[in-house]
Amino acid sequence: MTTPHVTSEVGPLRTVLLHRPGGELKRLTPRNNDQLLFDAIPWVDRAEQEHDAFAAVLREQGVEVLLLDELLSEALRDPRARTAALHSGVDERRLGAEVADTLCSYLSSMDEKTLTGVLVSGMTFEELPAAEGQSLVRRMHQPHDFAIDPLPNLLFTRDSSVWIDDRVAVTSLAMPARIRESALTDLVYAYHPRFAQSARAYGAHSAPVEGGDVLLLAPGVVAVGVGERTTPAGAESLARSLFADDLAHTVLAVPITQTRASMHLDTVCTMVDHDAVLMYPAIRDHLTAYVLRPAGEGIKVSGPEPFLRASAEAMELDRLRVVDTGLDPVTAEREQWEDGNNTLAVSPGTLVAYERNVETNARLEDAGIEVLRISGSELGSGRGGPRCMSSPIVRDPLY
Ligand SMILES: NC(=[NH2+])NCCC[C@H](N)C(=O)O
Repeated sequence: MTTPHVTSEVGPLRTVLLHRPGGELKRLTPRNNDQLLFDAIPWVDRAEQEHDAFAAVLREQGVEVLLLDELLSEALRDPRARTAALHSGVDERRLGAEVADTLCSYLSSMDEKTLTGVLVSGMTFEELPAAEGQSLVRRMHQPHDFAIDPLPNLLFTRDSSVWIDDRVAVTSLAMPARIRESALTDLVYAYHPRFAQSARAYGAHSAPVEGGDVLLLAPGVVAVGVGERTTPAGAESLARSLFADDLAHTVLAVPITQTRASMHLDTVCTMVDHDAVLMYPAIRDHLTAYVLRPAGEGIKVSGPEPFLRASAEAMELDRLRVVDTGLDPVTAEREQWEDGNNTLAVSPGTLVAYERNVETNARLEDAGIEVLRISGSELGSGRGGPRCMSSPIVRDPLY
């Protein structure tokens, strides 16, 4: 077991956090999928198989795969974690005092594994334990309304925590459907014995920052997408805290279009080698970056400058190679939507990608990159690829 440490996007991956999807995906219906940020209703068994295959590819590469629900169950052995879990899961504003009380004592009686299942998959009103007396809340809610919301996007472990150097930042997620994911991830890092020694980055800030927007371009150089999820205030407070902890010397705040297709920076740009990115051609020449550097107690902001130039300069490279997918605009748009750009490097020049993005993968191979293909027909229905579905905990340093 190695100590958590991540200073790049591509250093040999040793330990990664995934979440094997399950019951929470079974909660998705055509009525709630938009709100729960899924574009289709996944075939759950197949999604699980696809996810197992993803984990198997990583293990074959020598990567230790940690599963969030297992860590959470183990963390819940600590009574403080249990209390915090109940606090985050039971919302008295929604349930009223009486149902909230009943639910709390019901959850308190559960073993760790069952409790984890409920925290992740949620609970409907009809699944609540029976109670004496009359409750208006129970009578007026529909049986399938959620008393505890399910967390189908927990699958995308990238977004709720980011290791930067030897510290973990538990992020502040922007969308209501995902806010509670941070609370669960926080329990793991606060109470699981494996992480007892870990220090935090970013602290208890509340301005939204999502891990899909954070790219560790090189040791000390962090790019942060600012768009639908991470806000300017989020990028600024992350930069401030990284500078204060001496975790970065440059932060690039990168404006991205506020659309579903480009919800995070990693939907349009990921690193594939220590000096190379895979980028969506439509934005390649337009992407810009504000350059943030520490200045005394404050921050100096310059730019915006072209993203590629600003990145190369901060990374001390002559230039950043771009894998030019060279696709016609329609194919590029289709493959970008299907997470063609959302690759996970397992070492410099070797990555995991969805097999369906045939053209992008072929171009990567032309550029000398090894592509380990996985199937993602069901996993992709939540709009996330291999990078979104993984949170690296240990990567070997690059140099
Ligand atoms: N890092 C990422 N690109 N994550 C993708 C998250 C997808 C998820 N359904 C959401 O909308 O939040």
